[in-house]
Amino acid sequence: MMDALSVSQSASNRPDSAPTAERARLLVTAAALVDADGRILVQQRPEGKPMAGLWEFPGGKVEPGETPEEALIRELKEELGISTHKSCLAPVTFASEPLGDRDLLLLLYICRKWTGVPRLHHASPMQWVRPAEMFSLPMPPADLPMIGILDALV
Ligand SMILES: Nc1nc2c([nH]c(=O)n2[C@H]2C[C@H](O)[C@@H](COP(=O)(O)OP(=O)(O)OP(=O)(O)O)O2)c(=O)[nH]1
Repeated sequence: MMDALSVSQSASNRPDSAPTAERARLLVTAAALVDADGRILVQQRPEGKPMAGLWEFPGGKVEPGETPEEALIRELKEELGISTHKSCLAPVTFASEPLGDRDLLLLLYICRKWTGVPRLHHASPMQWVRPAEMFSLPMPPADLPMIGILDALV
């Protein structure tokens, strides 16, 4: 027989129970550019932006109509002036994190082959670091679970 507890549990598990408020998803692609010494490029988020001062992987938002790889190739060109190709982008991991009123889904690729010398178009600092050094760098919360994976892979 159903007691009060079972009734309230089954009500809350009902597929037609009231939906929670819908949150927009923010799809972002980023690259771990790996140099010949196994170091990875990180750049500092500029003043005036959310999370200013934190170190992040180059990349950015996927615009409507773009594939994640197209967006990443575009961002690498715009931000760093380097060119790469889809065949040089190896998907490695992803991260999911609430970001303000949105849910960030961050797709991370490893890229070992590009043409050009990475130079940031805006004046923010960048540096090449070993994955293990990232554990002591201030990085966005979404990036933190990805460091151990890079440490194991690179
Ligand atoms: N590129 C990049 N973005 C990251 C990382 N980690 C992380 O949480 N993000 C977040 C920060 C931003 O909210 C979003 C990236 O969007 P974006 O770079 O296109 O946008 P933004 O906030 O810098 O500025 P804007 O272009 O809207 O002016 O993803 C990361 O490692 N690399």
